[in-house]
Amino acid sequence: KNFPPGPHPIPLFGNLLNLNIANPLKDFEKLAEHYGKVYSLYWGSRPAVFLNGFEVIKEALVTKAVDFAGRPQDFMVNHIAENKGVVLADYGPGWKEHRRFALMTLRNFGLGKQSMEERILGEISRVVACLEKSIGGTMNPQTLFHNAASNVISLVLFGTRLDYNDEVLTRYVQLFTETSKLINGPWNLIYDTLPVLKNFPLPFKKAFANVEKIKNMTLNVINEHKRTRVPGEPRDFIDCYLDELDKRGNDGSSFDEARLIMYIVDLHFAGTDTTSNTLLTAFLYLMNHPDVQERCQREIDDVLEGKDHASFEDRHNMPYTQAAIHEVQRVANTVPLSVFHCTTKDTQLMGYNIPKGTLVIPNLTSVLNEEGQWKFPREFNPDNFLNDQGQFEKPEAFIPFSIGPRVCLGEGLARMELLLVLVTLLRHFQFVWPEDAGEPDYTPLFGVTQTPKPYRMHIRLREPVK
Ligand code: HEM
Repeated sequence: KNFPPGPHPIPLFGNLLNLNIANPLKDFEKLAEHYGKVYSLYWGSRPAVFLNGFEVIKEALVTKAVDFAGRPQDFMVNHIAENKGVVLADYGPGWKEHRRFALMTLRNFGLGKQSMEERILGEISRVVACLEKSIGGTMNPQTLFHNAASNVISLVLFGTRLDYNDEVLTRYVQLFTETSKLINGPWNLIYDTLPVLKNFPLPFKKAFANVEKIKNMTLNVINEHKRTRVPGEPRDFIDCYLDELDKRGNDGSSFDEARLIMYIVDLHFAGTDTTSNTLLTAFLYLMNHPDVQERCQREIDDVLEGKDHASFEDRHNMPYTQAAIHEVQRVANTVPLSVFHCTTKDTQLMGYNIPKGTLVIPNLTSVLNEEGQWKFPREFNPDNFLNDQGQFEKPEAFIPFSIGPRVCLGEGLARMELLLVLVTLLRHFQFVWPEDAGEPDYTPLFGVTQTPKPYRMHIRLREPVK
């Protein structure tokens, strides 16, 4: 009763046949124009409530935070994650304890012997060395950015990075990319819509097999840590968790070794795919907006004059570059529908009743290009983040990491990575859209995380690395 309105579903398929499954974002926008900012849509046999626009999403995820902080539990991705990680774990003590632990440990490693910034800069120097080999030519940066992002989060989780030609790194990145495609593709929807098919040997089985492989690789690393660790002297995230297990013993908490594997897989995956796809979007836009690229480069040259490398603090003196990076994140819209939420109790939103256990989809896309929130909602323009005095200013509607208690827990790390990578690469190289590449296609490949269509970039040297 008084459930948000929406199109009429048909049995079994719900409203899925009304949508362009390859990229339903435009359909979602039209439905909001027709039914209003809170509407319902049947995702197979499940009613889902879509939240559109900043005001609605804030009301749900911030004002009524706990009511909307759950995660649905019977989708393909949940069967893969077995409720053991953190990203898809339902609201409750297990999620809370693991979220808190991850935030605290990420923060402490930022302050440890080698700071997070040093780790990221170390990785960037390898990226620079790799790009130098392509000076004068063109290259597709996809694998390089995935490798680099995987290494940054690996340094935190495992205490080590891998060479770009290392088989294990290649395997991780290949399994992540392939699994992400499977999760984003139609087989995922078929699995969720027709659960009777789940035991058939259909392509979605590959996603399960891949995650098993990633889990086994992660288990090897954990076992190696158990052999070589010195209790009380953690080298990385895994050691911190093992110390925590020693401390807690059998205290009935949610910490256990079986959970550690999926927890690490979750953080590794979440930290790799998102950051690298945002970087890919950045270069696609910067190559095709050379005025923006050059203005960033002039600012970066001024601020870094005489310095060996950039630091995260430098962002305060780089309003235009900061604005350009935020604008990249706004148009990249890397996680367009956030991660799906679920109500934890019967609740109300904008006058509608939403029962406990309802699937809730915060449409972040609807905020990142919402009329009235941005000076130029439909174009790539760093002025969206600059005030009249040319100072950097972040509108409230900038929510690519979502908001509320489930807000991305890697936001700090991601922001530091994006800034340091972009500033360093723009300082040393000029990126040019190849003459024979035709018109750029900005429409991303839709998915839980969106990625630009593959492209090549032409690289010229600006300033040799000292
Ligand atoms: C540009 C990069 C990134 C973007 C755009 C992004 C975006 C997001 C979004 C939209 C969510 C869903 C929040 C919600 O459910 O309301 C999320 C969750 C999450 N992200 Fe990120 N993320 C990025 C990078 C990272 C990194 C580097 C890590 C690694 C530590 C990470 C770890 C997580 C985790 C663990 C969650 C689940 C939080 C929870 O359920 O409590 N993310 N992220």
